[in-house]
Amino acid sequence: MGAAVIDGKAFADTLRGKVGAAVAAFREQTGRAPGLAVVLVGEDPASQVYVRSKHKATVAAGMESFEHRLPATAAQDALIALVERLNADEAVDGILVQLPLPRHMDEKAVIAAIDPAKDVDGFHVINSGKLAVGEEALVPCTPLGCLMLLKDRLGDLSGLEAVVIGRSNIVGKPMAQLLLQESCTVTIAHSRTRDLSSVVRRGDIVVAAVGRPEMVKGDWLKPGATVIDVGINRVPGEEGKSRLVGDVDYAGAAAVAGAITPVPGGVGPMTIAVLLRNTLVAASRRAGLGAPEGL
Ligand SMILES: Nc1nc(=O)c2c([nH]1)NC[C@@H]1CN(c3ccc(C(=O)N[C@@H](CCC(=O)O)C(=O)O)cc3)C=[N+]21
Ligand SMILES: [Mg+2]
Repeated sequence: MGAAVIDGKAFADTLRGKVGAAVAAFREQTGRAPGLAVVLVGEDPASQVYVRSKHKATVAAGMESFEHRLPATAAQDALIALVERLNADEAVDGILVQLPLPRHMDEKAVIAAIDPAKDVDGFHVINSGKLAVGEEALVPCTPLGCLMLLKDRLGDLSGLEAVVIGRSNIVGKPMAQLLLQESCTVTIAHSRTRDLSSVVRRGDIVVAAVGRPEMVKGDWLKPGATVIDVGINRVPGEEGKSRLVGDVDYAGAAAVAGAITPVPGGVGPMTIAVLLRNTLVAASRRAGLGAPEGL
């Protein structure tokens, strides 16, 4: 086990502290708290846990948290009407509609209804377009959190080979855009990639976001590579309990990599910390204060 462990939990705690201080300054300047609205449709137990931890983190950072719940049977029009009310609500700076949505809803149509200035997930096409052309955007939380960990670990990323495994709009594609902006040579690999292990072995940086438990093996890696594991897979553990594993075979990878994020305690906590950061950024821009410094 030669690899350094990248402590995402500790980094996220520090970031949350910085956001909290910036929130206090925002409140001084504007006389109000930044507000985050989270919308949960249905009763998926995992989603309920995430929404609860987002609520707690939002309040702990000194922001206002507005929770809205709709039944799984709600009509898409009712959800879009709620989003439009939140768009018009001056107390709401950020809107997050928890995904996945029930099957009868069109996620694209719902995301398109969110005011891009309040789109703290960075999922609206206006924000993905701005990211792609290098304009100031709200950037998806998970890939931005991964980039923060990489820059903290490696400093300047310029010229490094980065392999992103996974091409989702939520992680893989925005991750590739961010790494390209840092002047990495970026490869996006996915389920149809031929000879995936040889592609992965090019990576000085490997970001795994495939959603397949422990798929990336240690002997796929270039020795010394920095490995960011975005996967959060619940698999059967001992005594009928479940345990969380990433998309990377941790023990195998840790023997070869230079540094690696654990699961849990790696990327997951960063996602929530960056959500708070994005909410503060959205609030500052909406209040005409410009971007907060050092975040
Ligand atoms: N519109 C939307 N935005 C999201 O950002 C979004 C979403 N929908 N749907 C679900 C996924 C998942 N997600 C996580 C956030 C934090 C952890 C996290 O904090 N994980 C901890 C603990 C996990 C545990 O113990 O269950 C860890 O990895 O250490 C994980 C996953 C945000 N998501
Ligand atoms: Mg994929």
